[in-house]
Amino acid sequence: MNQRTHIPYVKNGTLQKDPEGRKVVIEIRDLRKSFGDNHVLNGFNLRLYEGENLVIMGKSGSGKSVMIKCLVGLMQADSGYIEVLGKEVNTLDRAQLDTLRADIGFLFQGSALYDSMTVRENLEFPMRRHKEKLGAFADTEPMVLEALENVGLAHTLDLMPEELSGGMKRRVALARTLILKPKVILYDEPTSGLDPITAKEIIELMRSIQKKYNTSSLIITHDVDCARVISERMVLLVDGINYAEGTYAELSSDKDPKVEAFFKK
Ligand SMILES: Nc1ncnc2c1ncn2[C@@H]1O[C@H](COP(=O)(O)OP(=O)(O)OP(=O)(O)O)[C@@H](O)[C@H]1O
Repeated sequence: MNQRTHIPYVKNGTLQKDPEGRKVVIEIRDLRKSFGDNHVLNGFNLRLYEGENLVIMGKSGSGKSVMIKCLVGLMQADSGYIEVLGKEVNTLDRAQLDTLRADIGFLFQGSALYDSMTVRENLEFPMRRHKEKLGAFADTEPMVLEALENVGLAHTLDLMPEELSGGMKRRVALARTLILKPKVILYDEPTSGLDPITAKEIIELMRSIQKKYNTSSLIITHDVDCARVISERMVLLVDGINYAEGTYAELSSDKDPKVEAFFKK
């Protein structure tokens, strides 16, 4: 990954281009969304390239969740162009959106496991919902086990969520995301609420999954350490635009006060 040609550092809403011309898996152009006088997104641009780990940082209330909701068709933007895996999101009907979402893995803060189901049943749940993607399967166990092995938790197959630690629950939730073999994974604060050692384990897992499946990941985080370790590139969402984009090293040495504010401990 580090041998790739470097994508140039840009600022003030300009869109970065990959000199290697990698496939674009997500493209957002000039996204605008207001709630009355609250102008949240004011021409936000983003490109996520295939196999990339892209971190988005923004202060609380800066519009990260609004952007993600527009991206997956849960919220209608006022204007702008959104394309995910070659599909223009705003033109899709419900069934088409559902098919597209089967290729997008979500690991959200609130994506809790179902407490009344075993780990196995939790993982079978999305398989039943997206049968058309996975095709006919007589026995779910091999797929469930493969997903759990990816997160080092095959032995928890028949445990209940209450028998797992917080870090283990997060890993099972990641396995549940992986079971549909998503092309893109959206992570919302993947390390929040975890102690530093467990957070590091989750970050390592995210990296190994990205390598194994060449998934593209969009990672929303406030955790500067997580951003440093995992990001190939970062986008700072400030004033409703992609205010600055670059590597961790570039952004963390920028003297612009709005950029510097992110890296102050
Ligand atoms: N459905 C809604 N109706 C009205 N205002 C909304 C709605 N959803 C979001 N907002 C407003 O949009 C702004 C951005 O919210 P958003 O949840 O995207 O922030 P965020 O960057 O994800 O914050 P955090 O890091 O705290 O999760 C906030 O001012 C919020 O009040």
